[in-house]
This record gives sequence, structure tokens and C-alpha cells, in this order.
Amino acid sequence: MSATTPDYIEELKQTGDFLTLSRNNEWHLAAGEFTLNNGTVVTIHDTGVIEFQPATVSSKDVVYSSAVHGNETAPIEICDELIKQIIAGELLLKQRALFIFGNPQSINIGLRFVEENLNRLFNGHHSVDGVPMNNERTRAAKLEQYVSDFFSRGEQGSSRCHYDLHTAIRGSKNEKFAVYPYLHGKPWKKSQLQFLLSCGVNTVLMMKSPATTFSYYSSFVHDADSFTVELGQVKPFGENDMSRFAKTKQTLTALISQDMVEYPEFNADEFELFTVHRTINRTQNEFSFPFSDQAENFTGFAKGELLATDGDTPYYADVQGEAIIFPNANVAIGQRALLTVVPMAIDSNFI
Ligand SMILES: O=C(O)CCC(=O)N[C@@H](CCC(=O)O)C(=O)O
Ligand SMILES: [Zn+2]
Repeated sequence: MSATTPDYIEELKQTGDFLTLSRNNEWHLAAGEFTLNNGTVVTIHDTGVIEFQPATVSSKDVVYSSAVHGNETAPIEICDELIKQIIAGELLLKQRALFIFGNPQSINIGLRFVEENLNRLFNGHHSVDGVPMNNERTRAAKLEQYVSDFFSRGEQGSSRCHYDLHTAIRGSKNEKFAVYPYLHGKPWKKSQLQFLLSCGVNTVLMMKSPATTFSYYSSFVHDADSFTVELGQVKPFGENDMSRFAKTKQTLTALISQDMVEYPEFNADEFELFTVHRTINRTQNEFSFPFSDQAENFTGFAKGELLATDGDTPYYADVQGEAIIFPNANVAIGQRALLTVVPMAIDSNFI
């Protein structure tokens, strides 16, 4: 970090408005640091990347990211409010916390991404021989570095978690849901399901293979409890019914401001779990779905019904009730256009 104090620090202390500061500095912001009256050290690593180190010893290293897709505004509003409360001294932290607004320029243009989907570039996919770098590729590489650095400076033995907050493009039969990245055979944690339930998220999809997402990166590389969390449907700023996310905000707040959070006893009946049945990638220019843009995530199809057509290849539901998640015919060629899921039970793979 430079020895000089960046110009923006005084105003940030007054307003706490790190979101606007990040939006005004789309791809780069000089690093800076200051200390709150309660002893919390605030470190700005870059645009959209702000760390809070409480004065007391913490037992958790917590990452909250939003705006990995710039038009997914509800999570941005939640994180913006939390950051403002922390800087104002209204919320006293007990745990180290790193907040990330992933793609400030894409927030400004109100789109999912600028040139390339940031959430397809993690876990090293930002730097591929022969593929030119662009702002999103550079940003993915930097975000990995900030997360790495944050976790590496945590207390010995402290637990690591990362909640990457999104909203879905379509409506969803289950309004809020989480994606549990592939754990390479390690058990899923009931305590994490309890945390998600407390956020108002009772639906979880278990991935079966590695991914290029931010949550998979933190899970795989840093052994963090890490999730993509989908909070309702994409809406412009000001159009979100934030009362629908009150439990989420309360739970995210408690995690960083309490020494230890107790959740109610685990009850399998409270959850709807799904396992990914398959991923359908778009490989051809001609790619279509037989259902409308109004068809919601978790809509089930009868065995034998058409799910998608990729060029000349039709895909039919091959199990009764195969349900669609994230259908998007406009993805870049080679990328995931649809996930399908089937229900699963809680078994001995959960601890
Ligand atoms: O609604 C959609 O089509 C996409 C919403 C979204 O951005 N979802 C994430 C999920 C990441 C994961 O699979 O963990 C994404 O597509 O990047
Ligand atoms: Zn998203």
C-alpha cells in the first residue's frame, strides 16, 4: 500500500459510501486504510474490495461478494447497507470481513457483464494461453488474489466462509436458493444448511463437478464454506422489495458481528435439496428452448419432454420431474446454457 493517504479517505469516513466510490472508479482505486473509533481497521484494497479487521481476535474470516453480475442489485444493496453501518460505527464487528463488489463497471451499465461473464473466469480460467486478457479477466485474477491474501492473514485455525450473492435472471418456484460447489467427495455440512436456512434459503443444489465460479474457487482453493446464493429475481436498483431479504441481511449481520451464532436444531424436513442431473452447454449458434422466458427455475418436465435444442441436437428429459435451472440461450458458445436437477435426500454424506 502507498504511504500517502488517498484523497477519497476523508469522504469515505463521512459517508461510508464505498459503493459509489467503487462505481466512480470502475476498474482501479488506489489502496488506502483508516481506523474507526471502535478500533476496526478499514482497508481498501482496490475498487469494490474493502476489508474490516476488528480490534478483537476473530474466529472467522468471512467474504461477502456481490455484483459479480452488475445487474443483480438486491445483494449489492444489502452489502452497501452493511458497509455503511460498519463505517458509521453502528455495527461493531467481531469477525474479519471482506466485502467485494465484483464488477463496478457492469453495475454502471446495468448489465450482467461488460465483455465477458466474470463468473466463468475464476479458478485460473482468467488466464488461458492464446486468449487475450480483458478487464474482466484481469479483475478475476485480482479478486482471486485479494481473497487469497485475506484468508492467508486470518488467525490460525479460524474458519473460512464465502457467500457470493446473486439474483436469478428468471423467476424461481423456490425464490431463494444456493449452489453448493462440488466438494470432491468431502461431506456437505448441515451447519452450513442451517446458516442458509436462517438466511431464508431452504433450497440447495449440490454440484457434481468443478466450475469456473467464484464460490467454487474459494471452496476448492481455500477450503472455505462457500456458496453462490440466489436471492430472488434480477431487478433494477430501487425496485427490489428489500423486506424479502430481511432474514438474509439479519443473518449476514449476525455472522460478522457476533462471537458465535446459534442456529435451531437441524431438521431435514425444512430443506429442499437437489442434485445436478446434467449440464447442457450451448455449442452451436442455433440454440433454443421450447419454453417461454416466463418458465421459472425449478419447473419440472415429464420424462421424454423436449428441454433444449442445440443445433441439430435435441435434449429430452430423461427422468420424470427433471427440473430446469438457469436456462439462458444467450450465453457464449461453449458455456452452460442450462442445468437440470432432481430431488435428493439428506444421507450419510452430510455431517
Ligand atoms: O439466472 C441465471 O441464469 C443466472 C444467475 C447467476 O448468475 N447464477 C450464477 C450461478 C453460479 C453457480 O453455478 O454457482 C452464475 O450463473 O454464474
Ligand atoms: Zn449472478
